[in-house]
Amino acid sequence: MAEPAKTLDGWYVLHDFRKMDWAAWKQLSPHERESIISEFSNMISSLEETEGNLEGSHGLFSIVGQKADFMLMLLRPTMDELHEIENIFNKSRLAEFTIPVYSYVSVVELSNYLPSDKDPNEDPEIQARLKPILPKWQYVCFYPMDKRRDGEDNWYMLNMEDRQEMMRSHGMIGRSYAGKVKQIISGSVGFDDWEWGVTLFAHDVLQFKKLVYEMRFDEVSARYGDFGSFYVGIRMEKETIPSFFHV
Ligand code: VOV
Repeated sequence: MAEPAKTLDGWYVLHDFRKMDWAAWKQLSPHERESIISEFSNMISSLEETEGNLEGSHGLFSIVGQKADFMLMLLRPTMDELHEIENIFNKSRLAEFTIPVYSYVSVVELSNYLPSDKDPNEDPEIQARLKPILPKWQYVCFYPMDKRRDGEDNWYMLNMEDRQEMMRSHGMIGRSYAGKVKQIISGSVGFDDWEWGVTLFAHDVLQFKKLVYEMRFDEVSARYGDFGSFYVGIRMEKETIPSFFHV
């Protein structure tokens, strides 16, 4: 048997994608809409408070294209807390005007493919990567992926050294995008339909295409990567919530 990579696991993650039922939303009086938006803004304020205390993080994004209208990305120390917030939102009045279209459950993950002599429990940099406060960058890109298990191309039957070598090359491409793209890799084996969620952040949306395209030629992606649907979105500040929902 090939040796499994050891993983460090951090905060749990929920990506929650919703469409708006704009037709029903338009039926409401401006006063009703205003009060619903204010309930939703208060919910976001409470998430901001948690983030301020470094007890979790979140991001709200409007999604481009027909797959969804907006996405709330939530990170918490336990899956129970994620689920609690999910339920609070589902019972809110805004949720009555949303249609759930996709969700993804995972946990922030770091693996031991690249050598490190640091004690992960003590090292502040590793801790910050396991419990990330989401960057307030303008664009987000999310997609799920697997490592292939198909005949000769089976990632899970490769020995550790070969996998390490490929991950080293992967890391080098990634590092060349420092300052342009930030990644959060979250593991979802046993939690959701794919093996990892990939969440990327950028100031310039085109950098997603450049990075993902470049990685397609790298062996670990070219030979062993299988990908789900891609979602791309634009960051929403609390202040822009009313204009997003304005009809
Ligand atoms: C922004 C750039 C960037 C950077 C710097 C980066 C670096 C690294 C390093 C150093 C490591 C290994 C150690 C660890 O930290 O786990 C990883 C790990 C991983 N990556 Fe990555 N990755 C990036 C970006 C990046 C992208 C764009 C993708 C999607 C691939 C594509 O083709 O679309 C990806 C995937 C992954 C995955 C699925 C894993 C886990 C693999 C496993 O088998 O366990 N990743 N990644």
